[in-house]
Amino acid sequence: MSGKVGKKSSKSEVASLAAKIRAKAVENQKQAKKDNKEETLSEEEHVVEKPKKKQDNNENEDEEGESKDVEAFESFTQLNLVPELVQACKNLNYAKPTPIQAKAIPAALEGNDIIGLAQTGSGKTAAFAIPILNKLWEDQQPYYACILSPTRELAQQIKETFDSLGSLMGVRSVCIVGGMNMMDQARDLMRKPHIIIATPGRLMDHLENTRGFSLRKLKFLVMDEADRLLDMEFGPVLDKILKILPVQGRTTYLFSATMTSKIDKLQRASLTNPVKCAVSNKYQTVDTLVQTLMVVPSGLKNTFLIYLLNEFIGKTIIIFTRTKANAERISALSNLLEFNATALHGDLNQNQRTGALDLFKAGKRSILVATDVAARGLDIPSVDIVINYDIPVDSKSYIHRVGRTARAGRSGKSISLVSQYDLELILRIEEVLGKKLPKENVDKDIILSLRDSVDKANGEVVMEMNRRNKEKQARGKGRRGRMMSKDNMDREER
Ligand SMILES: Nc1ncnc2c1ncn2[C@@H]1O[C@H](COP(=O)(O)OP(=O)(O)OP(=O)(O)O)[C@@H](O)[C@H]1O
Repeated sequence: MSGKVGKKSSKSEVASLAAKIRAKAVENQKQAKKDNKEETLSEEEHVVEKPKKKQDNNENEDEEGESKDVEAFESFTQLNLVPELVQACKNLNYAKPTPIQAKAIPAALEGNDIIGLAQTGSGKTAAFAIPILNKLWEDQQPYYACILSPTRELAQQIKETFDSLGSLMGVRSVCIVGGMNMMDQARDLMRKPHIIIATPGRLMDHLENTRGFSLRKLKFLVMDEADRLLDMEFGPVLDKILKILPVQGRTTYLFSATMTSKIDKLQRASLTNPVKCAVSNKYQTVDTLVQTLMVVPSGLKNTFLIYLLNEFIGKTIIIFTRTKANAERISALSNLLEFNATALHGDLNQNQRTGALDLFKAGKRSILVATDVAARGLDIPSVDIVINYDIPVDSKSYIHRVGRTARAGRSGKSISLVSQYDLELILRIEEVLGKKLPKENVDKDIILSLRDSVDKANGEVVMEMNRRNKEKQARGKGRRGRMMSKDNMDREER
């Protein structure tokens, strides 16, 4: 149908939709002021109950090494850290340790292996970085610690945390991830950094192929987002790495907001009498996050989404999709309707991925449309709202996605679009959360009035994407085989 619409006329219709949406935004704001009383009521409805503590069959086995009640520390000075680290925490405006830091750092300084479990945005990175840097100060050695991350962007972010915390200690770190030049990385490794932050596939590649590089003397191994790294998808490459690493003399930390308690999985990481430092249960979101859902006929998902973007003009938003194609399409649709979006997914090359994230972080794009490649770990304090355009198949993924907002004590909101096909998935998510998600109030008349224009714009976007894909396929024939190299050992998303 959209093929019959002349390009010129449909473009002007789209432009008029953008104008209509802006006008509606102003109208909505006026209406919101008028409805102040009603809003207060509906906010009350949204107040999230504290989740019930989930029963976990394997919990007893973990409890053996559970750390005692968390001691209250009023400053980092009380943790007996080297002054350079205390000063670095001050420089970062960390006034006092967060609960996971207060629990994990003392246990780590005693030399224990650690299993750290705390909600998204609760400072887990510093909880493992601080004890490593503190020990490194006494015992400076190359290839001292290796931190594994499931995604490239998270690896880069962890490196930045190590660099800031170690800024007064002359710490040298390197980020070894797929999609970047192997030779450059080999050269960086030859400079004998203290800390290596890596995605598993690329690390394995260097362990096998870079002469002079070995982790035989490694003192610390950290698996950030450990449950993800211990998943099937990373299994083979992770097992290969673990076989090469020393067990004697190595301390191991596993951290996540959704830690597995399956003992066989944890055993693969060769932990020795680990202390479990848990400040949340297995599937806990933060209290400052308001979570809602919208029941949406699947054919109207785009229209509901555009309605929401209109409602939240001026806010910083991450939209999660299940597929790379959807991320690309939603980003293009949003831009066509003059919302300011960029896409992040695994079909982009690394420069494009870094570019997209940088634009979003710098506030030059207010909407990031991403697959689960952005679900875990990314710390972008400005994010106000997370929208699940597609409901994640995995409940853990839900916890991580919505955890991209409401970080470090800030407030945030998440909205999940639930179609008739997603009912089972959302019930499962509600079950692990231990609560029902309240429904978002919507103005159905506005949504229906937007429908035709949004569908038309979407038709244009789909046509354009099909055209580009055909071009790409024609260009890429023969090249594909070469592209399927070891880079793809880092399977970052479904
Ligand atoms: N002691 C502290 N005081 C104040 N802010 C802190 C402190 N420690 C860490 N932060 C900040 O809190 C934010 C979240 O930290 P971090 O990214 O380590 O969370 P996380 O628990 O690893 O989250 P996720 O599970 O999503 O990966 C960061 O911006 C970090 O700088």
